[in-house]
Amino acid sequence: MLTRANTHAQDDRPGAAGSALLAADHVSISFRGKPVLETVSIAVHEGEIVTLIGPNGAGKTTLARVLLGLAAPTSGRVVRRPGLTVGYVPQRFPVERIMPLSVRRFMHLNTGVSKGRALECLAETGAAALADAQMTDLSGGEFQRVLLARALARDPDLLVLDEPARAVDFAGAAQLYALIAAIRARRRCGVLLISHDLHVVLGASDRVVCLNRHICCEGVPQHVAAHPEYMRLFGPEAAASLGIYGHRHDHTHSLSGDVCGGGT
Ligand SMILES: Nc1ncnc2c1ncn2[C@@H]1O[C@H](COP(=O)(O)OP(=O)(O)OP(=O)(O)O)[C@@H](O)[C@H]1O
Repeated sequence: MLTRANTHAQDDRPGAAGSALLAADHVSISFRGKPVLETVSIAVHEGEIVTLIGPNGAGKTTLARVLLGLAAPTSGRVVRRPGLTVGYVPQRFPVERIMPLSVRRFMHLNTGVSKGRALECLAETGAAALADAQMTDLSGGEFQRVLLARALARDPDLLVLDEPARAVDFAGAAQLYALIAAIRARRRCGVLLISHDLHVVLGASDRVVCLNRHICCEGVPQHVAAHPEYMRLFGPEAAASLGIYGHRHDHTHSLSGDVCGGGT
């Protein structure tokens, strides 16, 4: 059954904030008076891949930044497990084009990671052969694998990956998500993914949260893919490759996220 995520803080099921690595509890944030997130609750647990989807400007990156403590919510709170180590790969990672910077050096830059550990993590993401390449020469997919290796070098309990398959073709995206799933299986870390690659990513996720300023729907991928709000946001073809699941929802809203009436 689909649930509204803002019931999480009160319930005691596995999705609840209490047992989470990291959780937002009724978080809202506005920028210059414009609401970007409204009473959003979300939790990520050990060993699960949670994927955040939603249209451009829905507040996905903002939610990740609030969860990571990089932006302060206007109201609500963020709860993190004590001692939690997070590996974060932001959506944009500018590399200075003028200064030469090898992958090997990039792995050590501000991380304190040993040479051996850096190479191990590059090997884990299939990027060992790139150690001596220049960062500016990498393809989109290679760049993402190096960023992932750098995040893994912290030995994180939780990976937060903001559009890791950006600038990667369809086959490359599928490989990247398979790699993320393999890393999760091996390390048992939690993963919070932000993605627009609906077809590929839904299949690779344990739980999908559809955000459009507030949480529209969430659940296992097949449930979300058949949700009226999901179809409204992404079109029925986005759900076509996944199982169809019928249920009712308590409201509808415009593409800007405003609640505008009774549900289906
Ligand atoms: N620091 C900020 N100051 C002002 N507005 C901001 C700030 N950060 C984000 N916003 C605004 O908040 C809204 C949500 O942005 P956000 O980047 O979280 O969306 P998103 O869902 O990640 O979008 P996309 O899919 O395009 O990456 C946007 O309208 C954006 O302009």
